Amino acid sequence: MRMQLRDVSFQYGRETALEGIDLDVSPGAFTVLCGRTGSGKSTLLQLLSGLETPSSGEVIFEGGSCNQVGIVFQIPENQLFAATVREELELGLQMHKVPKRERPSLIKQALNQVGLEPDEFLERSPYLLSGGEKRRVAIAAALVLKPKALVLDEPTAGLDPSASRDLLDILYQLKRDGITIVIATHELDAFFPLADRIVLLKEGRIVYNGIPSQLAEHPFFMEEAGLEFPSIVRISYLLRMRGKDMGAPTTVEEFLASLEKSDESRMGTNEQQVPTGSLAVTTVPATPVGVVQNDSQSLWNPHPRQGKSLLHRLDPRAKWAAMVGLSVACLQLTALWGIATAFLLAIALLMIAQINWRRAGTFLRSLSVMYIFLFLISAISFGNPDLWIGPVGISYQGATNGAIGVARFLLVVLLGLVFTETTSGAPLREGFEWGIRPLRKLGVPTRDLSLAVSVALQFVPWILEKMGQLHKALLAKGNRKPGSRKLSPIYLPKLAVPLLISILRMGDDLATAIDSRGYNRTAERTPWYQLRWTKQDTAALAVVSGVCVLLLWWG
Ligand SMILES: Nc1ncnc2c1ncn2[C@@H]1O[C@H](COP(=O)(O)OP(=O)(O)OP(=O)(O)O)[C@@H](O)[C@H]1O
Repeated sequence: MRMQLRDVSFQYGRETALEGIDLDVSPGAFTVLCGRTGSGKSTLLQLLSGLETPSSGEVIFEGGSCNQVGIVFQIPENQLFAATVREELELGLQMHKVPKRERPSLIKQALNQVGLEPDEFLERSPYLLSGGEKRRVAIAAALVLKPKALVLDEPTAGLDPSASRDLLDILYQLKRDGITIVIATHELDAFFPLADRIVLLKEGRIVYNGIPSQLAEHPFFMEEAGLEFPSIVRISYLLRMRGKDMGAPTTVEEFLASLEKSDESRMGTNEQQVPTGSLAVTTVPATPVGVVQNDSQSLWNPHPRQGKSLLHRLDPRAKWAAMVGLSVACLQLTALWGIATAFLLAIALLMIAQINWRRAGTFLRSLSVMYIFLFLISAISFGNPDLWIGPVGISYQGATNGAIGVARFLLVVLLGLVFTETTSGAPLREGFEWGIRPLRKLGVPTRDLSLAVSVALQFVPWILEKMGQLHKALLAKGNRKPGSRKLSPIYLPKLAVPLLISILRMGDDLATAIDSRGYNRTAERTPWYQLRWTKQDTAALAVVSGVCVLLLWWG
């Protein structure tokens, strides 16, 4: 299947992730997308699989549709949903309404393609497999739907060399089976010999798009993209500088052949000096692991308040006070106009904080059960109902109170979102600890409390992100229209188990990290973040206080 991107740009809210991308992925080709972190690789893969649609430009699927593009995400845990490998692979088939009788053979075939013995793996839990095996199950879950193209995000990240090599073999075999493959990776070294085409991205733009041998001849494109040269390229270039013309080999075999050829033809020629240019610099050994560089910024940054919006820059104490004040005011609202004003205010805050609407929407949707519960608890009345719906009595006054309760709850949630999205961990904890410090005299463990609150609040954006990733992974298994985010409600419960596992794992990692740092509840500590109150904070708090008074007075 041929996939084309024509002058494609993509934005997350105001942030441009890709700009002016023209790319032609030929049928059966093995394309490697490479670039530094944040260069836009994952976004490009999501456009190729129809999980996102471009902000401008177009994505064309020739000889198929986005439903025939399988996607394998970066973290295997974010795309495993079922209790057994068999159920995991069956989920996609079920979502595509493949008849039950055809499923077992398709599942076995897909497992064989990734080198997993069906009899051994079918009934095992995907969560209890090794990293390499999980990765293979994720690939098998995409292959079971017989895709024409497969896009994979960092498929070898975190694997040991042997698991990584096995995975490369599987991918190469898939290419030989005629599947179009696009891989996003930082590991150019591993994929260089396999690639038919290499695309280098830098800050959302393509800086190179061509065959590997051309890139080997002009390796400075990699430098331009901020990437390390693959070892083959680096060694052959340095040898060339020393008078051994190696050509531009892209595999070890080509390299050895060039070496032998150059040894024969070089007899009698003088060696040249090694240049002092950038490639020579690559021969300097990297900083040994474990040595901390003398980078004062990374060790000590007393006022890291250069956030992207005004709200990011405010002192956390001002934000805590503002959030508490506004939340109390919102919880007192009863008048329609007061509630409407508070919503306008919350929207303005979301805009100032530059929070992505989609992100805010996902978060609000995740609490739907709470809104319904809150509403029903007020609306249902068995004493003196105005209306009976079957056996359930509804009171009009109760329903109005319920709607007001839901609106107040929504407002508080929005304020919390603005607060956590604009305040990172250390400022948040320092601000809170400062506020509750007087309670220390009463024996309250303020330090533990502030750490607990800061961790709990930071879980909110993290959980949002996880939910977004899981939602996309589940969407990718089903029939999808480009950019559509609609997932049948019957599949939504599938998100619960992987989400819970991720949360437990995160909690466990956090506890280990706290332990390993020798957290001592009684010892005084040196704060990394220094609180500093400025005129801006006073002004912001004055405005918020005014708004709170107005809301309390008239709302
Ligand atoms: N959900 C999102 N909301 C807002 N910005 C995002 C989101 N996802 C990515 N971005 C931004 O878009 C840009 C491109 O991100 P992308 O994940 O595509 O890069 P990448 O090259 O795949 O990075 P990595 O190698 O770290 O996965 C980055 O600046 C990133 O911060």
